[in-house]
Amino acid sequence: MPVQRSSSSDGAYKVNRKVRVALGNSKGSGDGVRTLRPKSSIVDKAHRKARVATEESKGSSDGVRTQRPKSSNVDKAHRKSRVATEELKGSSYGVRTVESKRNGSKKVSSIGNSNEAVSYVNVNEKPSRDLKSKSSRVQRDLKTKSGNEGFEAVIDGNSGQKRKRIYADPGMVDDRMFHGFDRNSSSKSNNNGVRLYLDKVKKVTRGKVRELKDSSRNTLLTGSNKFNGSEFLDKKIRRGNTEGADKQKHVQENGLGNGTWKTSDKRKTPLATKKDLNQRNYAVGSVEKPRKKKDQGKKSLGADSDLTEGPPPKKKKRVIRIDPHDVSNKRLDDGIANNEVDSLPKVFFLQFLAPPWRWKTRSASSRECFYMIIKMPHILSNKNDNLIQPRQSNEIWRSISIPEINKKHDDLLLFLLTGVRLIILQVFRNKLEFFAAAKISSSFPSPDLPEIAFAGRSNVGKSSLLNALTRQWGVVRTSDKPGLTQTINFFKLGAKLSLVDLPGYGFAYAKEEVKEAWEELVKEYVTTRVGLKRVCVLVDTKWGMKPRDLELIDLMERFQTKYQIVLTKTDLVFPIDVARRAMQIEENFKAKKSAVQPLMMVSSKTGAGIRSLRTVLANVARLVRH
Ligand SMILES: Nc1nc2c(ncn2[C@@H]2O[C@H](COP(=O)(O)OP(=O)(O)OP(=O)(O)O)[C@@H](O)[C@H]2O)c(=O)[nH]1
Ligand SMILES: [Mg+2]
Repeated sequence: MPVQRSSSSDGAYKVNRKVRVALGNSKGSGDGVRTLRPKSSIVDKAHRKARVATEESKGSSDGVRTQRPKSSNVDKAHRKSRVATEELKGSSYGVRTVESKRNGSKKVSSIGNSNEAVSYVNVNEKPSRDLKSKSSRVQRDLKTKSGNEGFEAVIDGNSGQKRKRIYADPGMVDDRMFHGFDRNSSSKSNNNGVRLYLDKVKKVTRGKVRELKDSSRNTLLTGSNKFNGSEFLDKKIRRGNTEGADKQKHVQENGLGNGTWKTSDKRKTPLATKKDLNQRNYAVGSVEKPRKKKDQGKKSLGADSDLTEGPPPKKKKRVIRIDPHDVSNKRLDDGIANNEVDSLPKVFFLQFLAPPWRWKTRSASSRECFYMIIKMPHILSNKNDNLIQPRQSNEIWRSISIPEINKKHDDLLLFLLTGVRLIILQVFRNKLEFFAAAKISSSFPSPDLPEIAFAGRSNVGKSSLLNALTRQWGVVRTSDKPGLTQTINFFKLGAKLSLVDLPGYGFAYAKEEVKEAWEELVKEYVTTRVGLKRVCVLVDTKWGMKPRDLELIDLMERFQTKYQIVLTKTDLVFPIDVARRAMQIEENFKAKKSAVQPLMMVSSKTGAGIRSLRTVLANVARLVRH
């Protein structure tokens, strides 16, 4: 009696095929099913493994004895299945294919209950048209399993008649299979192949299963109809040992012969409903080629829009790009973005003006690390601290080995430096206050605070730079008319630092003798002032260094006053020209002892380079000992 496949489903059909193979039924036997190996796929591999597992479980006494193919070569498998089919047309039942190379032929054995007929078929021969067509039909049948329709016309490979195939819900089958099947159970004997199969099927269908409504899933899984995976396994293995009528009976009892699970009406109902078909379509469709957006939109307007709506659209990640140049002049945040907090050490932070019990431990920011790093003796010995930029601090931090940092004395150092760092960062947040102006050296205020002076030609942008650094526009007067600043003006930044705005030299709208007096005053200041820590020599990027600039620099070299060259108004020049100018000046000042590297490039108008300059100057303040 040929076994019907009319109601076979995706999952159920796969299982049927597998079970049929396990039973060793042959087409010609009248009670079995032709076993053809489908195209190589995950499921097919799993089938093979399942067969091997089954064979191992019952020994090689009778029933199925399918040798595992040496490779997953598809052609090989096809040839084998064709040979087996041809040979077994006239045999009773049971298939045993054994690969053996003898003059390019394969040994195919069909086994009955006890008799064994062996014949050799030349596999190099092209298969007959009939066989080819049958094979392709079966393959086509397999291919159509992922179609969206709930049913389709199928030409039966055996009878050649048209039949209607209804696909069962693959999710349902999988759910049944997985429920109660303990994947981690210790009873590994004989289960490996099947477990692998289940795993693989589950992998494929996991997405689909999830999408099924809970209600329908519960219907499938609850009550006495609940499928027990281990039970399935036991039956499958036992079936291998069952013979003849027992086998057939077993198949019929379990509903495997007609491609369905033996279930109660209650369980069949959800499969038959329209809703379930929709569900199934959705589930099957979800693993197929994704529909076009347009189609999805159309579908969502339909009756079953609740089932077709996909996952919520992914939010676009906002990418914040940090400009390499400082354009954050108006930003109060002094720290740079800290994306790698985890890689940074936890540091005890001393919070000023807070009682000790409020002092906290937290991860240091990269900027904080920067200050810790540049203070470490072993770093300072190798590098000029001004060469380390805060943005480099993370890299440097990572290059230092952790034990190195975790040394007790280093911890203490970090602790102390962190406190110092807080003072530094707050320096440029302090209110800029004018406190003294001097036309002659005797009028200079007492050098209580460390000083940073800004020198340069008239109209180069000294006063503007002071405003930009402190973000306090208007405190220092500026003008587009050269010669506005005519006295040495002293400004306090809190009680920590003093910034000094010097009168310009060179061309200015002033009398020659007045200009000479300014120049003399400036020279006196840079050579004699106690507490002067650095002189920023401002140079217009467009015009470059002038003889008077060099004159002042020579003087400072002689008196060993530390100075740093700052290119201003970089926004007015093409970047390439800024770079060229910077290189040119740096080359000339390499050999100078009092010159502090690197050369800074700023624009008070756009804020470019202001932050870097702030850091450098804050560092100057940190080095000061009171
Ligand atoms: N485009 C541009 N203009 C700037 C920049 N810095 C200053 N200026 C302009 O240059 C002119 C002179 O600026 P000041 O800051 O007064 O120059 P100074 O060096 O103090 O000049 P004196 O006090 O006369 O010595 C002003 O008009 C500023 O607006 C800058 O970075 N870019
Ligand atoms: Mg000025």
